[in-house]
Formats: sequence, C-alpha cells, structure tokens
Amino acid sequence: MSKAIIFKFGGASVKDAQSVKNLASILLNRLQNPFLIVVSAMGKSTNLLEEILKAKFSLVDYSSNIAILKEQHLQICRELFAPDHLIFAKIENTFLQLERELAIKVADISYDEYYDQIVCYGELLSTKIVQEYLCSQQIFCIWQDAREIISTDNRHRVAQVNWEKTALNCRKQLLPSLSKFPIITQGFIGRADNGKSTTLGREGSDFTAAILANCLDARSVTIWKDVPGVLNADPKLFPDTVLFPKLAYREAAEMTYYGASVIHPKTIKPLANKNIPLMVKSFINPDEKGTLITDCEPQQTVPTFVQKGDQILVTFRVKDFTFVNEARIHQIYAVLESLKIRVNLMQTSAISISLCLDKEFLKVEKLMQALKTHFEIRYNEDLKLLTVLHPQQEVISRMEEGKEILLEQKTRNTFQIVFREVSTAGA
Ligand SMILES: Nc1ncnc2c1ncn2[C@@H]1O[C@H](COP(=O)(O)OP(=O)(O)O)[C@@H](O)[C@H]1O
Ligand SMILES: N[C@@H](CC(=O)OP(=O)(O)O)C(=O)O
Repeated sequence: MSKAIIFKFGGASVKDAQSVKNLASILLNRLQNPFLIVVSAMGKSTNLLEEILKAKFSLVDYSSNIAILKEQHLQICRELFAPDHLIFAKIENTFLQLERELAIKVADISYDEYYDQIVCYGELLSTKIVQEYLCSQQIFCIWQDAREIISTDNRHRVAQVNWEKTALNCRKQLLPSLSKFPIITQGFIGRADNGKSTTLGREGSDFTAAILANCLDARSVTIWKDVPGVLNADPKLFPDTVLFPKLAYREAAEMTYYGASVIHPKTIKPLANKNIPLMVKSFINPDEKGTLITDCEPQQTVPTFVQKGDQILVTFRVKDFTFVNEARIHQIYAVLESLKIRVNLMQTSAISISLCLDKEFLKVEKLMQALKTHFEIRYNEDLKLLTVLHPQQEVISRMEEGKEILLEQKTRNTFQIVFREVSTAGA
C-alpha cells in the first residue's frame, strides 16, 4: 500500500504566474512522502485548443490562436523564471510538437481522434511550467507523462479507463519513484493501446486524481478549487450559499449526477470503492477546512440547488392513439443508448414521453431523425434544469418565481423544473 497523498490543481488554480506561486506555497507546508500532484491546463487554455482545432477543421487560419496560447504561457514563464531558464526552450519545443501534430491533414483522421492529439497539449504545457517552478523553489519533483500511466480504450474524447493496465503501470512506473520524490503529472489525458493520446472527457482531471488514488491505494485526495468547498449551490448562480463541512460519498455523487460541476461526476466511485477520503479545499484560503467527503452517514437536510444550462426538452407523442407503454419507452431508450445520450429527466403521460437532455446538437438531431416515423416530435431549446435536493415548500415557491416552467417533477427528496427565465425587460 503506497498511502500516497494526492493533490489536484485545476485550471483556475494555475491560471497565471501568481497562481503558480500560490500553488507552490500550498505545497510547501503540506508535502509528505509519497506525494502525487495532478495538474490541469492553465486557465481556459483547453477552450483555446478546442478553438484551434475547430478552425483547422473549418479550414480557417488558426495561427493567431496558437500565437495567443504561446504568449499566455510565455508571459507566465517570464514572471516566474530568469530569461535564460531552460523552461523557455521546453515551451518552444512543445509548441513545435503541437505544430507538427497540426500538420496532419483533417481527411486522414477523425475529429475526435484529432481532438485528443491536440487538446492534451494544455496539460503537457502546464505541468512542465509548474514542475520547473517547483524545482526552482527547492520543491524537487519528477515530471511524469500521464499517458504512460493512464491506459484507456480508443473512444476518443470519452476514453474508458483500462483499470488493470493502469494499476499495473502505477505499480511499475509510479511507485518506485514516488517513494523518493513527489511526482507531478497531467489530469485529463491518457493513452490507448495504439499509442494515440486520449482524453477522459472535459473537466476530467478530478477523475484522473481519483483513478490514480484508486490504483495506488492512496491515503487521501485533495482537489483545490476557487470556492471554500462543496456548497449547497454554485455561488456564481445563487446568493447566500452554505458550506458543507462533511458529505457522504453518496451525497456528493448525487450532487454531481444532477450537474454540480465542482466535482467531476466520475470522481467519487473510484474513491468510495477504496474508502479514500476526498477533500475539496480553497486554494485562496488553503488553511480553511473545506469539505471532507467520506463513507460517513448521509447527513444533509439543507436544501441543495443544482442548475444545468443548455437543456433541450423533447416530447415524443404517439401517432396512432395507442398509449405510452413499456415497448414505446424501450423504443426510445434503445436509440438513446445507441447514441450515448443521457436523460436528465423523463416524464410520461398517456400519449407522450418528455425527455430533458443536454443540448448536444448533432446527437439530438440524430435521435429525432431515428424516431420521427414512430412519433410526432416537438422540442424546446435554450432551457435550464433546476434540481433541488431536500426541498422545502417555501424554497419551491421561491424557485418557481420569474420562470416559465415547461415541466415539473417532485418526490419527497427531489424537486426538479425545466424552465426558461421570464424576461422582465420593459416591464
Ligand atoms: N455546489 C457547488 N459548490 C461549490 N462550487 C460549485 C458548486 N456547483 C458548481 N460550482 C462551481 O464549481 C467551480 C469550481 O469547479 P471548476 O471550475 O471545475 O474547478 P477547476 O476547473 O479549477 O478544477 C466553482 O467556481 C463554482 O462556480
Ligand atoms: N483541462 C481540461 C481538464 C480539466 O479537468 O480541467 P479543470 O480541472 O480545470 O476543470 C478541461 O478544461 O476540460
């Protein structure tokens, strides 16, 4: 058993030079042996890499975005290192590799495969900079390419982990070095058997930390965020939020299921399976306790709000005066399953089935195409889905104000509405 401590730093915690310095100061008093650091791409650089790829596929010039990406990283380096530091050559070299990848013709490779070969550069760049900075501060650590550890299938952009191989890689490649030095590696990225880079899904670095923790039988995982911990709502969307000092795995998993983006939804399971505690802490106030997530008894009764944007509500109405039955539901779910579309909420009536889905444009189009001969299909887009866990009547009434509600569902523990904001402009 390694009993490694794992810290994961996301994009917001390495968004500029000051943030990298802050990361080093967090580590300084907390380093133990063995220790693993997982880092995401800096700030919004994954989005910029996505833009570069979209331009490449639209046959539009992307050189200005490459220049922006490079300048962002170089500027951070200028603030952290002396002008003759080795990091500048490393950054140049990494950008040369990126340009080489971008020389591949779009006709020769699928979009998703191309995506993974390009987008992984965000994490490769950030970890090189952070490692060099830590070493310059006498925090000596080893840079590990996560693609040599996280073994996946070749479902690009949503790669599935090969747990056996990954565990073996951890034992053979990580453990020997971990006992000597802290290791820094990338979140989000892995490698398929054919040697191609893969990614685990957007915001997947929390999941990387959990995979490595599971495979290493780690002592704990701490994910460092720009919030005090897990709150009863996203503070960017709701005022007066409350911090949860403790949560049960089940409670945290439920929140992520409904869309609480503070923790990647796949993070909890690998940790819960090995009973590894997860801490969510603030990189702004690192001495504060944050949230501790363990196998404790579920304890929250505070109303908890999770809101998801970009929702589409699709209603399938039977055409032939039969009623909705199991066969009809199965017919729809078979297509959903084949297209890998997740249903966020479902409601049936005598003659129709309504589904609230993430608006993944092409997939929803395909769904409707596949079912249009059997059902009359209507849809509403640009909607939001609000889930309230542990709802109380006065909270529900407040939540309904100022909204056009297209669908509502309530159980003892959960209240959900699909809605659009009512415009008050000109009122
Ligand atoms: N229940 C919640 N508690 C705290 N933060 C939340 C919650 N739901 C959503 N968030 C959002 O999650 C953000 C932190 O997650 P994220 O941006 O993915 O971090 P990073 O990319 O740095 O790992 C916060 O800034 C906050 O807006
Ligand atoms: N950089 C990737 C992976 C990730 O997890 O990032 P973050 O930890 O900043 O959410 C993304 O933006 O999707």
